[in-house]
Amino acid sequence: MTAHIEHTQSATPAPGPAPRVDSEVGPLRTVLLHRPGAELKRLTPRNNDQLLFDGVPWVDRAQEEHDAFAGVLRSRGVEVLLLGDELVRALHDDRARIAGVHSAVDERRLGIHLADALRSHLSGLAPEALATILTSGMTFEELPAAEGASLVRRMHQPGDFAVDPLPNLLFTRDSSVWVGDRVAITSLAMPARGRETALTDLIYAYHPRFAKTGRAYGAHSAPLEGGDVLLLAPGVLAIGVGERTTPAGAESFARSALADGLAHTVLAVPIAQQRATMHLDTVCTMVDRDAVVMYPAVRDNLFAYPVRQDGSGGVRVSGPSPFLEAAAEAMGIDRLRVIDTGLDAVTAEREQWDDGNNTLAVGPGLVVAYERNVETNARLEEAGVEVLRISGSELGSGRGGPRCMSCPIDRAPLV
Ligand SMILES: NC(=[NH2+])NCCC[C@H](N)C(=O)O
Repeated sequence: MTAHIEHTQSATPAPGPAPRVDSEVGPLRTVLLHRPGAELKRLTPRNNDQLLFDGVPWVDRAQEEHDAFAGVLRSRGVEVLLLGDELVRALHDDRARIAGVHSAVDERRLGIHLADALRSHLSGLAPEALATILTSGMTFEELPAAEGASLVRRMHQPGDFAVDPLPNLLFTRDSSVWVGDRVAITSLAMPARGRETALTDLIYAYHPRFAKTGRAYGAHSAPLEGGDVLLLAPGVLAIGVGERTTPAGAESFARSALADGLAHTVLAVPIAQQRATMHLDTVCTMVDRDAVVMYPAVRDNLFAYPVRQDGSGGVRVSGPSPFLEAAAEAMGIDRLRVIDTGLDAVTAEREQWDDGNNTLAVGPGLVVAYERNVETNARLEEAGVEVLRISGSELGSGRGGPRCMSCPIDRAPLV
């Protein structure tokens, strides 16, 4: 588990309005994406399951698809930040380089001797070269020529990883999440993704653009992933609890968001603990102020435990109640519309698997979606939602759609 970088908030307010995210659908102004790179080239049929990909993507095509995704967002006036570039920028700070090197070198794997040699090698690298290793890892074969003999090195296969690659960095949704004007560094559940948050942590700590950004959630270690966090309305959060976010993660996040005044209600929503529904956003995303697109198979059996402050410093848990009712009540609306995809069970299951329910709202009633989910997209359009289609034949092999691949940093308020 990575220790969070201690972050001291400056008393001086940032010039201009600070970025903030209060909803899922407020007009998107700034978003963090990650253009996939050499880390995807590390995937093989032997390691793809462990690295959470369902196949071996064609990397050049994945990059083209991602460039098109970023292009669609830019064409709608969204500022796109790329994690790789922002990482390099942050690594210009010596403290960021120390934190990055510390996170990448695993003494349990390398032993003290080789770990020391690798640390001193990485510490001497320029920000660009270090960023490449932090994201795409390093094999034993690629290690610099070490002083003296290393049994560890001799006994490993040349292609074994001395530093693991992070192919799931593509899914920026999961490794940090903004609530109001604060950012929470999450705690990722799967071993293949654990180190991603060391990178988001150092970006938000040392990138000059984020020097004034406060933190939410603090140094909690209970698993919480951004794909499980939905900002249903200002002050109303839903948190999926399933394969990734645990009950402890949901409770810690709820307590800290309520105590910090970032929310008045947090809905903890149990979801099936399986790969197809690894996050709440694989079955439900918001497409308008009062509307969601939802996998029909869960529509009537999702429920929620509403968590609120009890008025004396603690929290009160109520429910369980049907999710759609609990959400509407917390949001202060009569009902939360569900775009009825009206699909037969097999088509619905296929399109859910291909992230049909995982849309990214660019504004109310305007979403980015994978083009392959023909039926779901048609139903969204029939319901009056504008759909910006992108192709995801290669991107989708990591099992994530437009919402998973984006971390909103700034959205205009809903009026
Ligand atoms: N927010 C999301 N649904 N993210 C999808 C993440 C996919 C990634 N391969 C994983 O298994 O972790």
